[in-house]
Amino acid sequence: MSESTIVDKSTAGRDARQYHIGIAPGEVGTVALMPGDPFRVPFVAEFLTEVREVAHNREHRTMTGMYKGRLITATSTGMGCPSTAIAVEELARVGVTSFIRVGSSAGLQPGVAPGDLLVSEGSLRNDGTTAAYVHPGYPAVPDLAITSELERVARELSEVTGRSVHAGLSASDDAFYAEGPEWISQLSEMGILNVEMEASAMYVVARLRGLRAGMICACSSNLVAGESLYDEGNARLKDGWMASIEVALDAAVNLEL
Ligand SMILES: O=P(O)(O)O[C@H]1O[C@H](CO)[C@@H](O)[C@H]1O
Ligand SMILES: O=c1cc[nH]c(=O)[nH]1
Repeated sequence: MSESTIVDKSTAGRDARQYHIGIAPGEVGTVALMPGDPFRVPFVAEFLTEVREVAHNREHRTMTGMYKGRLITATSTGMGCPSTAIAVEELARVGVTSFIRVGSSAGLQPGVAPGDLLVSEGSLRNDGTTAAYVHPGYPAVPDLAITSELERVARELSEVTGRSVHAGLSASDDAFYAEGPEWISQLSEMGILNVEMEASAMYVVARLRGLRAGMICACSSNLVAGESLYDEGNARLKDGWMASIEVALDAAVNLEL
């Protein structure tokens, strides 16, 4: 095989409509809010004006609209690091430079209650995707300015709403149903605040590509206290998601992302 026939994915298709997210350069803004679930992209749109659905291919649904004078994009990552890395790589190729994950995540410390807001200051890389990108010791850290602003805005809002806010380290797992009691208690003993499945890929890919990322989640359950909102349907969780989206939007506008 001649070397010249081997595709270089780092450059191939860079300026075209992107294969997975279905977006072409110029169709989105510079900041993307990223829920996991495509059905939560319209929750972001509830805060926006001039809403447009740009694309919906596989798990990646994208809408744009205006918030306080700024063009905002919302794209779903799907579940897990593989599809998150793809979404970040492809959104970067069409012009996005900042990414804020607005997801749900399980609490791992006492006193973290379902519905609380969780701001991530870094994530433990228990995933296979980032291992394919970079040395295992490379840290998965969000952009510090985005992180501080998410926490500041969340705490400001909590003075009005009473919703509790926690900031700390998160963990990103690959396998939801392999999160056994032993692993959960190990994470908790390490002082990890919460666990989810996408942040490590978002942070690592963003750092490697010179982009910025952050995460604010709504707590969906507490795995050490045995509390969960899963059985109650999505009503109370939706309140938390909406609060996290509002914080992310204001942080994006304040930082002019
Ligand atoms: O609610 P989202 O943002 O999808 O996040 C969490 O929910 C899914 C697991 O139920 C994983 O994607 C996890 O990270
Ligand atoms: O990884 C995750 C994310 C949310 N909830 C869990 O129990 N685990």
